[in-house]
Amino acid sequence: MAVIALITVGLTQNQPSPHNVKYGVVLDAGSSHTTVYIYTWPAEKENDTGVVSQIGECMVQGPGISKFANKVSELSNYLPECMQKAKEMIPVAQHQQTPVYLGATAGMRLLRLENENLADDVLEKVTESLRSFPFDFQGARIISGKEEGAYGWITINYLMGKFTKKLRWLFPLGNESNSQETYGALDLGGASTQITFVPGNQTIESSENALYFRLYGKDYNVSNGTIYDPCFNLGYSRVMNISDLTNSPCTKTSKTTLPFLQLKIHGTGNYQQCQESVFRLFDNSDCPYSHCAFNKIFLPQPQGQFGAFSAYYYVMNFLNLTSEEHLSQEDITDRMENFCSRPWKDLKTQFGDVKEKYLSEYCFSGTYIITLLFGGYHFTPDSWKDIHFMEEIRNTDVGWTLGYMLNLTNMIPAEQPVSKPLSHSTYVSLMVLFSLILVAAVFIGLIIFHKPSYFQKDRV
Ligand SMILES: O=c1[nH]cnc2c1ncn2[C@@H]1O[C@H](COP(=O)(O)OP(=O)(O)O)[C@@H](O)[C@H]1O
Ligand SMILES: [Ca+2]
Repeated sequence: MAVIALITVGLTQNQPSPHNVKYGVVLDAGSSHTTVYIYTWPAEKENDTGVVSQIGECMVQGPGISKFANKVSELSNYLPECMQKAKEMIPVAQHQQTPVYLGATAGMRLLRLENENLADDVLEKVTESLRSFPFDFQGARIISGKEEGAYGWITINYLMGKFTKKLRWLFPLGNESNSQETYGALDLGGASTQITFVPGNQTIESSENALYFRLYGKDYNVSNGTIYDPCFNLGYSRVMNISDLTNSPCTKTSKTTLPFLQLKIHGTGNYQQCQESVFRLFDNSDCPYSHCAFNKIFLPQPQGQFGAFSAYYYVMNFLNLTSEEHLSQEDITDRMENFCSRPWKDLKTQFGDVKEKYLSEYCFSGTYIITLLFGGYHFTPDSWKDIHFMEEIRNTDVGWTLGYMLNLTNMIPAEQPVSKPLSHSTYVSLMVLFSLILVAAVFIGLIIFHKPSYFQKDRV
């Protein structure tokens, strides 16, 4: 009876009650669009790692919120459709306890640089809209590039279980295995990029680690308002407003006064030339530290494994460059040369269902990513294999939003919580094993006491 009782206690202890579930909503207000993420986790296990998962995602129709700067009243119709979806996914009884956060990234950072009042108006309007839902709204703010990088890093390592403590007492001689080392995070958005990793033993020579890049080069090879661009496929052409180029704070210093308002771009589809001009965007001269990324920004030599997500994933996945098998630099160059040189007409025929804006920019975006990784962050053909392009882990999107929520809900404690040294299944197995040993011991004991002569018969 005692044995049965032991096993029953083992099996029933620690089972999360299926009803006690919490929810959280985070809105990622990016430069090109806004996405609403809905997360859930069992309340009892709040401080465990890897228990939060994504149950829903909703892409808001329309551009990023910064594009509403001059028509903020239109923002009142912007979020309701996706927030309604969140309302339907979360049980009514939980609405009031469900925190909602909105974080805006590079698009809003740029708008704030240009015009702080307009940025405030936009945030005020989305705040007003989010307050009208029955959730526990926690605020809408612009997050810094540093935070964006840090929360992406938290998300990826949380989802990969990198924060879980290994059972060291079971394997006291084993070294901290490689699998416990954290992954670096590579995020690429529409208007900013972040790289975040633990730099090993190298000293931090600069506390500044947010990275911004310029989207456009300084000088344009312009004549008669027509530009020949090697980063677009042959046969592709597009008309672009000069103001779109010069109105961004990123290009303020290079304001050129051109005698026309529009540019006509013609693709020439040449990967090598495209790569050379993109490479010129990264200033690798005069690093004041022992190692730099580009533009004199301190960056230790990348080390360890990296997860690359967001636009890194979308672009490299489209270009078939995400495979885990080792691709040599020649393979990558061959594929890019091949893709960029394909006539636009062929691409349109083959990928008719792909959004034209994305399809037309894949040659440029792929070239940009490869040049940023090799020429900007100084990955090598050898360390390329350490970059893993990923969209999601265990059905949860990789991005800064989960890390943001974990941090703001204090779900990642600063100190390692006092945790049980054994997993539930190991605990139950050991209980069963020791119970059987106990039964065997009692059984043998009984035999010895009842028939001692049996064991003594060989003695003289
Ligand atoms: O399917 C796709 N193919 C290619 N690029 C994509 C796809 N979906 C999104 N993107 C790009 O990913 C980027 C996402 O940026 P986001 O809107 O998060 O901006 P931010 O992080 O700079 O604020 C944008 O450049 C967008 O164009
Ligand atoms: Ca983003």
